[in-house]
Amino acid sequence: MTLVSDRQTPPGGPGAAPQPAAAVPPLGELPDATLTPALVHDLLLGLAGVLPRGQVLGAPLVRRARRAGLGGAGEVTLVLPTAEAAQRALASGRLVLRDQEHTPLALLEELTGVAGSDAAVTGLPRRLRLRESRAAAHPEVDFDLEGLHHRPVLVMGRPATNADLADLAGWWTDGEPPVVLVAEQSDRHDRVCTATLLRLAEALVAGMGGGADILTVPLEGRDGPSDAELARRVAARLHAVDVRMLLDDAPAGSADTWHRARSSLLDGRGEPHLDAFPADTHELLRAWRLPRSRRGLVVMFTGFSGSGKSTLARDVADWVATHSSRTVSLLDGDRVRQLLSSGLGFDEASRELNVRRIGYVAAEVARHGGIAICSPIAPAATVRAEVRAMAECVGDFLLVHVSTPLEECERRDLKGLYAAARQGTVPHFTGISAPYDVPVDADLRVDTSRVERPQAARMVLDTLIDGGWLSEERR
Ligand SMILES: Nc1ncnc2c1ncn2[C@@H]1O[C@H](COP(=O)(O)OS(=O)(=O)O)[C@@H](OP(=O)(O)O)[C@H]1O
Ligand SMILES: Nc1ncnc2c1ncn2[C@@H]1O[C@H](COP(=O)(O)OP(=O)(O)O)[C@@H](O)[C@H]1O
Repeated sequence: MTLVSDRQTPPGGPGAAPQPAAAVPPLGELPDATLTPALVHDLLLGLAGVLPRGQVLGAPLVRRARRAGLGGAGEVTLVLPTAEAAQRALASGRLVLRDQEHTPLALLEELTGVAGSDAAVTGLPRRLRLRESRAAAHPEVDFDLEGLHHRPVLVMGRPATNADLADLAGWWTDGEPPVVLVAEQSDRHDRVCTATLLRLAEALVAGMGGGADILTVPLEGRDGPSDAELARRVAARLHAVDVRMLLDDAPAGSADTWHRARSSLLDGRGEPHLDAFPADTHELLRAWRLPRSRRGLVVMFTGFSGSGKSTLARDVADWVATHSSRTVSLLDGDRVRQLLSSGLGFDEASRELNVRRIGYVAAEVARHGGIAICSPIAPAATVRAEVRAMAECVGDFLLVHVSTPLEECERRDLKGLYAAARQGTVPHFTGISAPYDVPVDADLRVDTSRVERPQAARMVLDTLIDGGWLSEERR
């Protein structure tokens, strides 16, 4: 990969003449840190001069680092996962900051440790740029405000209503063409995805006669300044001659109109309320959240070993495959453990990874409009919530708690594992020697010690039919 770099703060201070960029050492040989999407946003905004230069990435350290006078003169302070990671970085003097897809974003140089913390380092950031633009896949990597100054700016964090367009009509016509800043959306199910927002921005610009530059800005997914405040800072950085914002909460009237439309789209039953939106955007908005009958769905059965998860999952998947036109993928527990998660054990970290992997694959199925059915024990509420969030970004999620009591599961003891767990020969056994968080967010509970197998499957299918994910015709 060919890289060029530019130093953000000239050596000798902000006023000094810029020095030629030093050669970038082979990045693969340097220690690195992977930033969460929120920290990537912070870093890029900092490098673009939108956030104050002194940046402290990693919330727990912010106050202590500020008190210690860190975070000035263009430094970036970062908390690493372990003290060993910090030691490695300090020994090398450099640290590559990467996004979650491993793309190098910046190099921290002249590293020093942070007093009072054995895991934090501070250094001067040097932005790394991919020579070949990957803008389509990684718009945020190319976030750059060069050449866009002294223009009107429109910030777009939600779809424009007809009223918004009427307000913008006069504003658009004279002088320099505007810069449209599309807010890069974090993974929240009620936020329109960035790809859709970009297409909405293109439609809006085309409707106004074209000519505007469209740029994504990483506003979201961070603590601290609100979207509006960050957008104002970006606009100030651009010396914008005028700023208009279409945000989730502004202007109030149109924002309310959007909230109503969004609720109807998310609900997915009946016609969405799109009358107040330009006709040429209806299709895009409908595609953002398809009606439930065509929308992807992840059904997760959770419960103790032997509670009946796999049996129910199979029964439901068979019925859907034979009685409806929807595609269904059963992520069978044994197959998952043999293939997707082969080699993983039953300690807490392995289970988390196992359930996360299942959730990821299931969400991919849902992204493409399918129904994914999975049945891991999934003992941790936090990880189940992660899977819910992943699924709800692209479709819907239904959690079925197979709430068969532990005593009944142990009585069934299909594989002899409970007996072995009681004897201590199988460690970390859920319900015996490992925890299970009883779901408080279950969409349905089925206790198979009280409900016969056909009725148990029926309860789930009725939920799918009543919820609109399956058509009723063939009940
Ligand atoms: N220590 C321990 N605890 C719980 N379960 C154990 C353990 N060791 C092996 N098994 C067998 O593995 C099955 C559970 O795997 P999962 O992938 O569903 O578990 S988890 O979601 O990762 O917690 C589970 O199968 P099911 O009975 O189908 O649930 C068990 O048979
Ligand atoms: N109403 C019911 N629904 C599902 N399984 C039931 C029911 N009643 C008894 N069982 C039995 O309980 C066992 C559950 O096993 P399984 O589905 O593999 O559970 P899990 O996947 O939760 O470990 C099976 O032997 C199944 O026949």
